[in-house]
Amino acid sequence: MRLNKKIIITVMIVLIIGLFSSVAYFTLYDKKEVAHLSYNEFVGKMNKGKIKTVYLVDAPKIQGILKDSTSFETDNPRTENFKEMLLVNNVQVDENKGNLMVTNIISFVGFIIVLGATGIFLSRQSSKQTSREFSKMSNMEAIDQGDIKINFANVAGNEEAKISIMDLVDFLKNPEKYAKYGARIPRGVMLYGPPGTGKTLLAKALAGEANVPFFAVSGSDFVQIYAGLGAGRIRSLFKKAREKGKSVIFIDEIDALGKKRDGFNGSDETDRTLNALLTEMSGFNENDGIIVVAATNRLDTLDDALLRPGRFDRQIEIGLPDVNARQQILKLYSKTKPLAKDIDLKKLAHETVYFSGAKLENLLNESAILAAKDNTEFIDLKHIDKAYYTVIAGEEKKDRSTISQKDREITAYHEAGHALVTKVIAPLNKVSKVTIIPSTKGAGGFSMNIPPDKMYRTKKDMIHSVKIALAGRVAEELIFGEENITTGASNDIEKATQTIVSMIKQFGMNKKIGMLNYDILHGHSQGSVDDEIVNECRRIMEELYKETKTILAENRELLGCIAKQLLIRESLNEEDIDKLINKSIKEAL
Ligand SMILES: Nc1ncnc2c1ncn2[C@@H]1O[C@H](COP(=O)(O)OP(=O)(O)OP(=O)(O)O)[C@@H](O)[C@H]1O
Ligand SMILES: [Zn+2]
Repeated sequence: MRLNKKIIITVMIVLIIGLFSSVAYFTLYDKKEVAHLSYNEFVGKMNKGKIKTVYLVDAPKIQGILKDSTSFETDNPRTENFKEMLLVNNVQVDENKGNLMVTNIISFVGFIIVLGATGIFLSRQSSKQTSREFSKMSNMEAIDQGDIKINFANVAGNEEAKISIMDLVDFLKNPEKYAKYGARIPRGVMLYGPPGTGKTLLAKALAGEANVPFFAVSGSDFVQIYAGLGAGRIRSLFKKAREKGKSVIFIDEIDALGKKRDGFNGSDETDRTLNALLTEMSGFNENDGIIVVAATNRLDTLDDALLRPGRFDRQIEIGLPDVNARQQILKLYSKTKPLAKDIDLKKLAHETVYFSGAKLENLLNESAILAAKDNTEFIDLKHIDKAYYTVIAGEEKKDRSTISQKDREITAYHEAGHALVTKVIAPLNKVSKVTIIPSTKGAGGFSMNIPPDKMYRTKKDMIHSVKIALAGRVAEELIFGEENITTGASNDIEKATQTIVSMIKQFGMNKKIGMLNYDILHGHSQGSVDDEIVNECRRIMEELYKETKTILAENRELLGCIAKQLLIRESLNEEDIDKLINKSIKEAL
């Protein structure tokens, strides 16, 4: 289509140039000094032998040249013996020039017709192609997994995500099994995380493992689409999938379709497309075995409607790979590449902090290209070094790859602080993951801390959660000094404040303030805060901070141990942390 557009534009240009030059030609020709002679004057001059040439044409006027080289024009007598008369009077008769003009005109007109026709033909062709493209868009072909054959073996790292997706494979393989128990199969799964972390790959692997067709569209394809086409496309996509029975529908960049609606962004058209998607999703039969997988880099910008139960209610974070995962990804992609013996993938994994899977793949690919250019037998360190800079070149300075070692250390101690305090004061909480790899939420790192499921939270639980929240900052202060505490604790402080305030204002857990709900007392709208409450909050916060500090100071060595492991491995799971703690307990005995 692009090519045809080019042709059409070229044709247009040629046409316009042709038109202008012809107009110019004829105008100039006309503009030449031409004397108008009456037929009698003409005959008079002819008799005097003053006429050199006459251009004989079949037109009302004829032109010619006098012996003194001036042009003239006169009426065409159209008599049968006119030519003979001229010849008899020694006048050159030129039937070509006139014809030439006529031919010129004819051929010019012909030229235009041909060009026009070609133009119309081409544009028809291209509009045919456009409509073909449109129908292709709405008739989305299923990509046969037989050809793609991507399964979990093609995805390295991402272990947690793989486990969640494993469940879905079973849903797809045996929907009947779940139907028997009246279980509702998840319809939508939202994969979210930074670019290039393998979201598309995982969706394909889901289809590949379950051996069902895979249909893919991208939300950005729907942007600037003709009215109504987007919604139609969604409908026919689902129709196609339903015809195939079990299948996976993948919608990449769903944020392009499902941005939060705030009345400013988002056109009617994307709204219509989004609504069509939501309708289709609630429309298909519970156990049809169709799973819609969507991917986005920004979960927080999505329209809430998308995340409601029965829609994309399963959300799986696909984060940047930690050092272990990076090594696995490097291993996966170096399988087909002749790496020099001295290349240590483990070391390389350590040097590629904050690289996504796509970037790692790119790194090895660039290295391979460099080696091929060099005609060396192996891809060696020199190639990898050079490729490294190609891959990170042109990236913003604030790219995470350039996060300084100091920042990593602070993050490591901060996160280790959260994890350790959890282990010491709330051993029933599950610390499923601690990492210094930034999450999509933008924090430096994070530790996942899940309190056990309980109907109520006790006062003690709440105090513990405040201490756990404060532990990050406490660790920073303890290790790096009061001067070097960071902004990294802002979310923690928010959480701790919220908990303390609600203990006082809502739950009647403070003796001094008493069992009053202050929001009701003051009225919500004023939001006024009593000095007494502020003072009490501050006192409690300071007290809990001190207590947390004591806990970490007593376990300083262990804190260092966890932080150092974090710096080496970047993420630790509960088992790893337990091992470290047990080891240090044994050593202490
Ligand atoms: N965990 C991984 N294992 C193996 N390859 C990976 C992994 N992550 C990324 N890749 C490589 O990166 C490429 C891009 O990944 P993919 O398209 O799945 O990323 P994405 O998360 O969907 O990115 P985007 O958000 O930009 O769409 C893959 O084709 C694959 O080569
Ligand atoms: Zn924190």
